[in-house]
Amino acid sequence: MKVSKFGGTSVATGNQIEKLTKIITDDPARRIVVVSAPGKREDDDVKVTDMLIDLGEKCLRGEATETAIEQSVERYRSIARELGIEGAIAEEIEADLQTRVAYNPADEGIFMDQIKAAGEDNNAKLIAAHFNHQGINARYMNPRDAGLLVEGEAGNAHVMAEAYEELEKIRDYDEILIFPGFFGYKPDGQLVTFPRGGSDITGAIVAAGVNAELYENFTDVDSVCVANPKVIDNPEPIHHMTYREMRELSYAGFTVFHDVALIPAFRHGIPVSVKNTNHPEGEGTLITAERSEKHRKYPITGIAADEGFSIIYVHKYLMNREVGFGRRLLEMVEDEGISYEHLPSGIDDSSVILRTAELSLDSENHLLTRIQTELGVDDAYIEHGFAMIMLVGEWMDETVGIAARATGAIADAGINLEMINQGSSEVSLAFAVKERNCDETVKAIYNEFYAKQLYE
Ligand SMILES: Nc1ncnc2c1ncn2[C@@H]1O[C@H](COP(=O)(O)OP(=O)(O)O)[C@@H](O)[C@H]1O
Ligand SMILES: N[C@@H](CC(=O)OP(=O)(O)O)C(=O)O
Repeated sequence: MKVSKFGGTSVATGNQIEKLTKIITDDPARRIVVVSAPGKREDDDVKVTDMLIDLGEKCLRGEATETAIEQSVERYRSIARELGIEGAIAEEIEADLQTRVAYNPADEGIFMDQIKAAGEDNNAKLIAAHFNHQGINARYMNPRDAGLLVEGEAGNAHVMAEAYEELEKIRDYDEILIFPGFFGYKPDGQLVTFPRGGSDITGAIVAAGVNAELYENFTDVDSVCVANPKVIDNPEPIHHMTYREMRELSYAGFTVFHDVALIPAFRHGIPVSVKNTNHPEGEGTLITAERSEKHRKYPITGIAADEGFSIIYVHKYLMNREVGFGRRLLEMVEDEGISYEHLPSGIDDSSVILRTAELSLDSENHLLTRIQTELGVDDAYIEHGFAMIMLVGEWMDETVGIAARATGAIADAGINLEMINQGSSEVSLAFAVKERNCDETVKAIYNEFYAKQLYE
């Protein structure tokens, strides 16, 4: 049995859903289809999830919602029209949105999750209706009925261990199941969504629960590439990689697959395949636990980049001799409810690298004041506007000179390096540069390792 997840671009139009239908019916092992909400049809289009967030925010501000509801319903109506199933489906979706808008929980996050989940939920119903219209034995599967149990706060659901046992039962359906991605239910029946991009997570959880032979992730690129195709023209494809490589790369900026989605796949040993809905016969990318000698061509597997980082610089003479300094510094970061990304340090200096979105003006001021007064430092300040570039590869630790080649390439491009951090696992090497230099740094490193010279 295979679980096949289709991302937003793969379900954005009737034409895309017809491609999905053919992919599913071409292989009888494809029994469970996890779907996202309709995504972008072209670059400047708006995803249904973003329309729904706008709708939810309007409700919370007490503004009129008719236009926003109609805008979302119209997206589904045009898809249904293309599929020749216009009938009642648009009215049902409109009624569903009206019910969600009228929901009035005490918590705004819970309200927003109800609204956001409508994107995937209604799309799954629409696609199930299309399958039935085509004479395919299929049904919509509600995550509550399937037992997709989660915990955690609004917008940040975590799967519960019990969910896997519950989900095993959905193996037994005769019909192909159309399962909405992006949300689950707490044991008390409360709906909670995963973080943005979380339909990948649903797919991986369902694949693990039913012990699928393969979790297929259909998207709009032929494979995961060495670097973001929006930055590098025609980057090399990666045909095979390990869970560890993919997790590091997706966490560091490869948006093609959600980093959290790797965890259920890895723990349950489910191979993951990334494929293109528009070109399903292509080789794609296979992700498994073992590194593959056959695919060993370059010393690094991928180069990811992400913007939006801040650095807290702390300087104190004889810091290295002060027992507990690092712990106390990190405790202050923890007290603000912030998780940090990197912690490079020298004898008299420490830097804490974190995502700027984790900071508020208040927490930033509070943190700096505490560092200055309670740690008695000589200097402490925060700078914003950094990008992190991450080189990842299982073979890196066996290859001499990776850091030297990468820093050389960055220097030759005239880019100032703000920080280097060799991951303790030795499968990753991180660099911080100013955001304005992000793309140029990726290009310089890509050219050094991919355009210039093969590994062997
Ligand atoms: N290294 C990479 N390889 C392939 N695609 C990447 C990479 N980094 C970023 N992307 C982007 O990820 C996009 C696919 O992810 P996403 O938009 O979340 O798809 P979906 O809507 O199918 O879930 C691609 O269109 C591409 O722009
Ligand atoms: N629709 C949700 C969840 C998701 O995974 O979407 P996509 O498959 O389009 O990345 C979002 O936009 O966040």
